[in-house]
Parts: sequence; C-alpha cells; structure tokens
Amino acid sequence: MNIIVVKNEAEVVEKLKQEIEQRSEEALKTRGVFRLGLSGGSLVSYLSSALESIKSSDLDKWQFFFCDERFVPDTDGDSTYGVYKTALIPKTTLKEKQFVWIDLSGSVENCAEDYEKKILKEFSMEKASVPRFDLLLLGMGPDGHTCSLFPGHALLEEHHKLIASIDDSPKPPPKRITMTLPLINNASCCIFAMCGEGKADMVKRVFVDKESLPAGMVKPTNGDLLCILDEAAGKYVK
Ligand SMILES: O=C(O)[C@H](O)[C@@H](O)[C@H](O)[C@H](O)COP(=O)(O)O
Repeated sequence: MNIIVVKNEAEVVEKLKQEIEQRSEEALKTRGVFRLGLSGGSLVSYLSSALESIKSSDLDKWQFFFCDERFVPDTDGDSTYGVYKTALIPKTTLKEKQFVWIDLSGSVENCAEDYEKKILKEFSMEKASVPRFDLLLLGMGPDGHTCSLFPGHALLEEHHKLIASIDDSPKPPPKRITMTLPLINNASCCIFAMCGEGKADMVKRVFVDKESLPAGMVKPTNGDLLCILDEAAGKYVK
C-alpha cells in the first residue's frame, strides 16, 4: 500500500492524472487496450478533471467499466454512468461506446450475471477465469465501504462471482451491482482517491489501523495499491 498525501484536491487530481497516464502507456504498449474500472461518488469529479487535460491520441483505446453501478436508468440522477455521461464525456474525445454499461432489462440478479458475461467477453475469456483490469478507481464511504461492498455484508464472502448484485444497499439506491473482491484483487492496480476532513477518521481506521472493513480488503494479489489523499483526508497518516 502506497499512501500519497498531497496538499489539496487539485493536487489529488494531478497525481491521479499522472498515475492514469503512466498505467495507460504500459497497458497500451503491451496489450493495445487500457481497461479501467470506475466508481461513483466524488471520484467522478476528480476523474473528469484529470481526464480533461489528458491530450493522448490513444484515448480511443481506453475501455471503461463500472466497479459498481446503481440499478437505475442512466437518465436517473443516481446513475453513475449517467453522471460520467454528463461530467466526463463532453469534456474529452471519449465516446459512449467506450463505456461497457449494464443491462437493466431483467432483474438486478440478471443484470449482474449479464455484466459478468460482458466483462469476460471483452477480455475474451472463458467463465471461471478472472480478468485482470489495468486500473480500478475506487472511493470509500464513511462506513468503510468501497464499490458496493458494505461492512458485514455477505458479499464480502463471495469467492466465485466476479460481479454480484445487492438489493439492500445501506447507501441509496438499494439495488446495485458490484465487482467482488476476487475480481478487484486481481487488478494490476487499485487507486483510492479521497479528499476532505470527512474521510480522515475512516482513512485512519482502514489504512493506518488496518481495521477489517471492505475498503481494507482491497489488496491486489499481484498488483499495486495506491491511496491518494489531500491533507485533510490524510491528517492522521504519518
Ligand atoms: O456508487 C457508489 O456509491 C460508489 O461507487 C461508492 O463506493 C463510492 O465510491 C463511495 O460511496 C464514496 O463516495 P464519495 O466519494 O462520494 O464519498
């Protein structure tokens, strides 16, 4: 775990941009495609600002997936994809077709199964194999949740599904799909980006005191783990 504390949100965005650019170059060099997973919440604005200033001609070789998504239409204010469609895509040369989104036509369980199939297809992999994302961008909630993996929830014990559904999320809306720990921890790199005093206590509990909370269970088996914080969020980090 590499905890990076910088001065303020602008520097968090700049550091995030540098990491994303570096990882994209590596991925494009070796695989010709850069696959990253997105989270909702405040990360949307950090990433939108970071990508706005990336002028790479290879942005069209980037593929975006969702670390978790709310089971609502993309026109709904709660839709993470919906927010990226308005906050990110218009600011960049990115196209909607670069975003691998969910299918809402069935139940939330069907949606999770379908999204797992979509991911395996994009990675041209068979069932039972675990895709390796180049980068997962994560946030952490005030209870230590990340993606839609909440403290004490049975999904933390999920060892087979790569994408699981939840219909009792403590954070509204209740129905969501989420990457599970086996998929998250197979990534080449996971980055938490967080700002503000409101995060400081949980940052200390999870990343300093190592309490067993969902965000603390993000431990890439053979990958990097970074936590980029502003001074307020990192005030208890030595
Ligand atoms: O869709 C979601 O709700 C997120 O993926 C969730 O896991 C988020 O990352 C945290 O709740 C942190 O959100 P904030 O950064 O807004 O505090």
